[in-house]
Amino acid sequence: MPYNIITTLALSLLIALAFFLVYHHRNGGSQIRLICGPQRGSLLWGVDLALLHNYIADIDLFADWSDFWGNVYRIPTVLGGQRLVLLDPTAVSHIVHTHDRYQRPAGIRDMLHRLTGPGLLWAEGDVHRRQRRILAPAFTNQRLRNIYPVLLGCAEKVRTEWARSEKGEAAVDIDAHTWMSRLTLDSIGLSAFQYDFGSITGLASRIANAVDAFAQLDQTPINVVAPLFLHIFPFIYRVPSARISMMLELHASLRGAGAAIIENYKKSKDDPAYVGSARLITSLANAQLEGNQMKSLSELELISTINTTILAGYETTAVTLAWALYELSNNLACQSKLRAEIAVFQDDPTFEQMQHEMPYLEGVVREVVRLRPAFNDFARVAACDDVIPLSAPIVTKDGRSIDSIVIKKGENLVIPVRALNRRKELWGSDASDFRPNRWLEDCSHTRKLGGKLAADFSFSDGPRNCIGQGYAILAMKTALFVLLRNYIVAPSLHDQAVDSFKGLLFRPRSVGEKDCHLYLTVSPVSEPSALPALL
Ligand code: HEM
Repeated sequence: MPYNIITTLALSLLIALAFFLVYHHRNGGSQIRLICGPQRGSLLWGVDLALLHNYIADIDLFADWSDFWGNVYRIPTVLGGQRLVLLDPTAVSHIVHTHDRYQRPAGIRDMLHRLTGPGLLWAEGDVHRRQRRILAPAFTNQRLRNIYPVLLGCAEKVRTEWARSEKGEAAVDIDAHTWMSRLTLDSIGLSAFQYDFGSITGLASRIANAVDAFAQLDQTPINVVAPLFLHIFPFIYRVPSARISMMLELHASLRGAGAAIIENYKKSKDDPAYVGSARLITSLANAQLEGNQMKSLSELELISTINTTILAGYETTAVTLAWALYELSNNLACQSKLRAEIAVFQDDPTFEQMQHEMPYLEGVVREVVRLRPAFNDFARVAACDDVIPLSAPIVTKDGRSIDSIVIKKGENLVIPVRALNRRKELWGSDASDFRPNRWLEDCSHTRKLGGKLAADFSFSDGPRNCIGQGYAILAMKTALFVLLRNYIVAPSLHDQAVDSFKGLLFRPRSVGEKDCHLYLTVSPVSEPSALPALL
């Protein structure tokens, strides 16, 4: 018996010592521990368990905490760790513009490498700069002009399919998320790679299924809790689990698509009907043949770049478009105003008209991007010691006023994008409302406080911002133009509530459905009387 007591005591001491060492190693000498913030409820979980609910329900703890603690605060995390949360515009700008000093945490990079290979999302330093230089020409205004007819064509195909599914009914329920996913996948396939995934017309897509699987992941304790430990144990996604199987399947589906795209390119490039020269795939294939090392891509990088473009562009744009339809379905006045602007054009607008002559459409898209960012927050880890400047001084726990924060290599930071995009001091008391008109008003107040950063942070900023943002905005405007010109969108005939649900990203979901769908009702513009009384 005494033996058991001694063993138990020794084990307890060892565990306590391990906690102490981990805690000391992770926090010793750090200035972050002097920054005020919410209390550590539990040594094991910090506030991370509470943050999980942030991810499941439509609440924003980062915003609530910032109401209390201000634009800079510290949160306690799992196993005695801590993270600095930054909403201060100068600090956020410093992080994203000196991106070599602040990188994605090792666990996230490892996960990205497993999903896409050594592509742009994963790369850092010189490798990132080289890959970005090669990719950038594919996203210029001239390239967008070239691919605009492809985007129009894809949106028209969706309209045709909706018309087919009406079968004489005045109004039908559609799964808006699935349609926006199909539209986005085919648009990226055709416009970037001149490759038709055929998903609008009903071809099953392995990529779409693999992405959807994340929204159907059983919320078992291991699936829910594992991501919390990613910052400490980067290898956690290598432990066999349902989530890792999904990642492997997503990776396999991306690789399969990449191989088919390359095969298609090799087969068709000499065909006069193949206009691939204006497409991303040709720039990439040329870079692979490039003799100059600074401009060349290896074969593995070529396929990783294709994978990265699909992964980064597909679900982000599809989810944002689904949110746009959801917001418009609940805001008939906005929808009518948008339709009035669209109705000015008897024919399809030219590229210039689409880009410059529909300010309200632009406002609708920008407002959805602001209110429903595809990424709720960005995690970063300091790659070296640094000093982060602040736009306004803060008071530390020991009563000192500081206007910059000393950061040690390895310390963790988080930029809560959703909270940043909804700051009342920037956007006014209606910051959480969907109000596209704000983009047409004088923004000098917003600009003075946060500049472009505050307006567009959903795409991040600096040398690592979203390279596809011009494409994404154009694709979304084109889709909404075509669909809203022809259809009125309203809440589901079955009156289902909608919440925000985390799959790979946050999606709008009709509550009560087993899988993650967003049901909305569409009726042809000539049949408005068929809509529910609400309208
Ligand atoms: C609404 C749609 C989109 C949103 C909200 C979005 C958002 C973002 C954000 C926030 C980043 C930076 C992530 C970070 O620093 O951790 C990013 C990076 C990136 N995005 Fe997008 N994105 C969208 C659409 C697209 C599209 C359509 C493409 C391509 C066709 C694309 C390609 C990329 C790439 C390649 C990167 C990596 C850039 C780099 O690391 O240098 N994105 N995106």
